[in-house]
Amino acid sequence: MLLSFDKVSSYYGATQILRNVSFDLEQGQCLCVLGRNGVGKTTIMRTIMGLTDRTTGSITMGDEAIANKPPYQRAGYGIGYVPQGRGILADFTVRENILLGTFARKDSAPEIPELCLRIFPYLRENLDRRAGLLSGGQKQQLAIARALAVGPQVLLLDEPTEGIQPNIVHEIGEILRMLNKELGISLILTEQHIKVARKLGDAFLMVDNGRVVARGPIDEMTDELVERHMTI
Ligand SMILES: Nc1ncnc2c1ncn2[C@@H]1O[C@H](COP(=O)(O)OP(=O)(O)OP(=O)(O)O)[C@@H](O)[C@H]1O
Repeated sequence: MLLSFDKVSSYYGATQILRNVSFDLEQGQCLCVLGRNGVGKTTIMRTIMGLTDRTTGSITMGDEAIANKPPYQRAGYGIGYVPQGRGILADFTVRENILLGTFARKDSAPEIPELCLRIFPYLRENLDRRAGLLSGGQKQQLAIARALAVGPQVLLLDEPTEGIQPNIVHEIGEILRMLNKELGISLILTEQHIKVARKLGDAFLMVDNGRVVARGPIDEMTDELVERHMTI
């Protein structure tokens, strides 16, 4: 197993957000985390990275228990994070934003990995451009490139298609599929577009009110489940 949660609870201050969440991510798998707004999907991602105030339960990456590791060490275990809203530094160049990802590497190679530029030709051609000038879709490419610069075994992507033009949603989906199916990088994806989830996902985790309410292979995610836990 690549990444596992065993009875994980997570808190902001005294407020409990995640309640006894357990799941396993297999090597090479794409796991889609689904649910309505505010149920705790982002908190699952932030808990993996150590960005909530307190967690209980166990989180393992490979053979390592990481629940007590500080956030800055977790990327070093092979976890790349594309946060909701992307977290691009607008006043930094494309090159500088990608290089930020390399700082988390255990080998701390201060070079942009070839892969990041190969899959995003626009970034290769605009390395010295100020990141704030990029479009939404280009910023999302940059956020994915920065996460890939970590050299991850697993990529966490929080709503990667949010706020992106419909024609680019497909493009981002194709890139994620390539990273997953061709390069074997495991993915944990939160997604509002159920179509994207069905296309990319191998397995799903349905979250409601901080708990896992359904799980299974993606083809067991019925319309009835989606209706019950995702429509308002
Ligand atoms: N920093 C914080 N401090 C306190 N409460 C928070 C914090 N961040 C989120 N919450 C609360 O935690 C709950 C879960 O939020 P979370 O962002 O994980 O949900 P989500 O499923 O990702 O929703 P969305 O799709 O809207 O991002 C919400 O009730 C939210 O108000």
